[in-house]
Amino acid sequence: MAPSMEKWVGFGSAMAGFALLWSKLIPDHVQEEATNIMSSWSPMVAAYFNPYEQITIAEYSDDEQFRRNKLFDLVSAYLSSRCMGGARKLNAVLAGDGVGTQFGLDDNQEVVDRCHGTRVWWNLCKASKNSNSSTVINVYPPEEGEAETRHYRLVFHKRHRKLVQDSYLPDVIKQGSELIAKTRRRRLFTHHARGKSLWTAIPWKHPATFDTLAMDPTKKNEIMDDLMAFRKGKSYHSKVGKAWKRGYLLYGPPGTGKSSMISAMADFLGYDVYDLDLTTVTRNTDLRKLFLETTEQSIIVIEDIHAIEDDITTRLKDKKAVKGDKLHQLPFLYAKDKVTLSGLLSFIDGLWSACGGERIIVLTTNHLDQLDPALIRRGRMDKHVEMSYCRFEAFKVLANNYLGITEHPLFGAIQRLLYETNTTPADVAHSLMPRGKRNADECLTGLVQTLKKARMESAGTPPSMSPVKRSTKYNLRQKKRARQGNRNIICS
Ligand SMILES: Nc1ncnc2c1ncn2[C@@H]1O[C@H](COP(=O)(O)OP(=O)(O)OP(=O)(O)O)[C@@H](O)[C@H]1O
Ligand SMILES: [Mg+2]
Repeated sequence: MAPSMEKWVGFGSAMAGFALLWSKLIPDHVQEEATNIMSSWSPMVAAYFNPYEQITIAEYSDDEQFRRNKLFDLVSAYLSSRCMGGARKLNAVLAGDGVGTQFGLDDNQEVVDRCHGTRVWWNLCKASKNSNSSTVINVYPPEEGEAETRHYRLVFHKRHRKLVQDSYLPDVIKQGSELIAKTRRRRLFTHHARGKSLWTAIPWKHPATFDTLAMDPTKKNEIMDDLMAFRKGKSYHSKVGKAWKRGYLLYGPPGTGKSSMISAMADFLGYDVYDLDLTTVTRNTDLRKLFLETTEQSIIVIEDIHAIEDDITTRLKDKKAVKGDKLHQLPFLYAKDKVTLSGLLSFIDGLWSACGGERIIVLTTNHLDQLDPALIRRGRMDKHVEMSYCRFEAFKVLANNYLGITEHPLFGAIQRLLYETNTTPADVAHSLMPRGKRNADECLTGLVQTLKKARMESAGTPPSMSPVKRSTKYNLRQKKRARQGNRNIICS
């Protein structure tokens, strides 16, 4: 022990002597030059001797869109299931299923994982937006006012780099995706003008599913098969060179279940829903950003598309009243002279390729006959689904949903009356609600009375008329009312 101590003491005094001579004998400019050279070499020297490498996974992308990095979420899911045992500080949120607890790493915590027998280290780092730390590469916060950003740092021995890249990380991604899919809670996105993120999400809680949706069972099965084929169609779409998207047009009178159908579709596919209200989009670039910010596995909904087209036409007429310097404040629809809904849809078409895949766009309307044929052409709106008045098959679903019955002596009378009237599922559902202490008999008797009344009122409409013709007649009635000045009916 003693000889080695002496050796170090000797080395220390030799270094001190060298430093003294250096400062006395070597001119300042040479000293400065030497310091510069040494500091530029030091990272290289350190890297040469440092046996570890690292990969940084930032929470938000560094492009101008500030998009959330999906890999960050996959890693979070993976770590929450695999490596929480080694962490001393955790955070907890309600799990995606709304029942369990999901744990995650707290800031600046480190855990160890095993990769084919070797060790790797995960660290959740928090850094200031303006930090000069070399580990933070162009990461900016998603929301204004948020000063700090987070990233995962994966550290491993440099001889395992290939293993980490080719085997470990793909495995993390796979397991993370499976976990997210298992615990995923669907979300409803609505857009807003403030902040860098254009969409706000809330948990999606609509109770309508294909089981509760009252419609012709053959039609329902056809839609479910179509959706299933779409979901499995990744390789097919890339083979034929088509963007992986599908357009649905849902049309029919109010209260026939168009919005309920969207909810059923989202439930069936497990997709998020983006509710796009075009009347509040103020600029062309905003619309583009809105589309780019939608995620895969989502349904983008534009409800009451006829009202929007009507709105465009109306506002276009008002455009003449607008003076030059105010033009930029107007909705994007004014930004071009030739504004049509089909133009808008062409614009959206062009964006699909930039958006990646697995998105469904759904348009709904009460007035199919008012829509521009270009808007609803096949290829753009691939599937047209008519949501029609309530017939007996649909009624049976509602009776089961609301009263829990599959047969009743009044079913025969109701079946006849439903074919003789144009009653919407919403009206039937309303009659079947067991308000107060009403039992099934009373609800069905009430429905029979309502249907008889409706039959008397619609005596002018031939009962044999097909649902489509009835719908057209309904549309014509609505148009007439609109011409008389009651625009609210169309724009509702
Ligand atoms: N086909 C249906 N199956 C089950 N319930 C339905 C159906 N249609 C309507 N309903 C009931 O009526 C309510 C209104 O339906 P929904 O909002 O889906 O109609 P809509 O066609 O979207 O109407 P609008 O054109 O006015 O938007 C629903 O909450 C649901 O209770
Ligand atoms: Mg609706």
